[in-house]
Amino acid sequence: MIEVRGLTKTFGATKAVDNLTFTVQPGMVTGFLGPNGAGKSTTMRMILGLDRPTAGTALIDGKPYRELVQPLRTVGALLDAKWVHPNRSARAHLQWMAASNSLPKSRVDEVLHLVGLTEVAGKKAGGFSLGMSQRLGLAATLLGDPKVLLFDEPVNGLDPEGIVWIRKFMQRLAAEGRTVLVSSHLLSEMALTAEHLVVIGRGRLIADTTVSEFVSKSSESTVRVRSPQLDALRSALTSNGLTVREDGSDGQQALVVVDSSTDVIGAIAGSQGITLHELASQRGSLEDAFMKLTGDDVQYHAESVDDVMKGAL
Ligand SMILES: Nc1ncnc2c1ncn2[C@@H]1O[C@H](COP(=O)(O)OP(=O)(O)OP(=O)(O)O)[C@@H](O)[C@H]1O
Repeated sequence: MIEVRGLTKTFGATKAVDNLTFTVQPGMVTGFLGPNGAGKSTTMRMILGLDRPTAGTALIDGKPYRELVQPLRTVGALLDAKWVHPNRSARAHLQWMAASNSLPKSRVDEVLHLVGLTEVAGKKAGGFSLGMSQRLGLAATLLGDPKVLLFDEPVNGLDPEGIVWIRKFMQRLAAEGRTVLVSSHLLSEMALTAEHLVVIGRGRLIADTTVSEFVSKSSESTVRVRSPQLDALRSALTSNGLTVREDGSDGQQALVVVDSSTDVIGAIAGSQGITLHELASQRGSLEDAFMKLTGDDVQYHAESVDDVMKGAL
């Protein structure tokens, strides 16, 4: 279990992490979600004792990282996969890690097998693809068979096959009863990977909830409706107190009704004898929902991109 209480980190004038409190439970994948610069990496670094908190605490199984007797047997972390010695083989890299942490040498071949790298174990890690490097990084985190695992953006830059592999692997680790915290800036990816979500923006906690609750609460539910009697339909809906928007996004004139249901709209149209050609409920995309929720907390807004572009022209 990971317990974060009132965790705060300032770098000069920047409050990277602002009074964060949350708990990560074992037995499920917890997604640590936030836009770029939200403070995910800084939080993870503090949990791992790599950065000192300005205030607050981060405990792993009840202790701060620095008080763990055998850290690699308690917690494994994958922060940056490309830090291996390029001329060392995958096996030699892991053997060096095992030896320097008093872990049995026999564990090296076990973890290589777990991540599917047995066949390339003798090859130089410097020539590995990003996907293979990520697997080697995973193997290293598993050397001490830790109960707690932290992964910082583990699927960044991977091809779809690599993403699915990592996702399933993390789910398997959680199913074994481990505590798994994985950071990402993509809600769509987390929706497929995690069961629970801790969402942050500008260092502050935005949500601590199940994935399904976050998705259903945050995404707008609307109904799209088309009719050859659009004007009559619009006035029937608005006179029943519904909020209606025009929608011609796919070249067909339609109405979008906010916070209603197909049942209600169908009944209103029916009572007025209005013909419908389409009546469909729709949900906003996950990323739309996420952007809406973290909108005020996104550090780099579109405007700043425009400014950069102006500067470049
Ligand atoms: N060592 C540092 N010195 C100064 N500022 C820092 C340092 N580390 C992080 N920051 C700042 O703290 C804020 C949070 O950064 P952090 O890397 O934790 O965010 P993140 O959510 O992990 O984002 P990303 O996905 O882009 O890495 C940012 O404003 C960043 O510029």
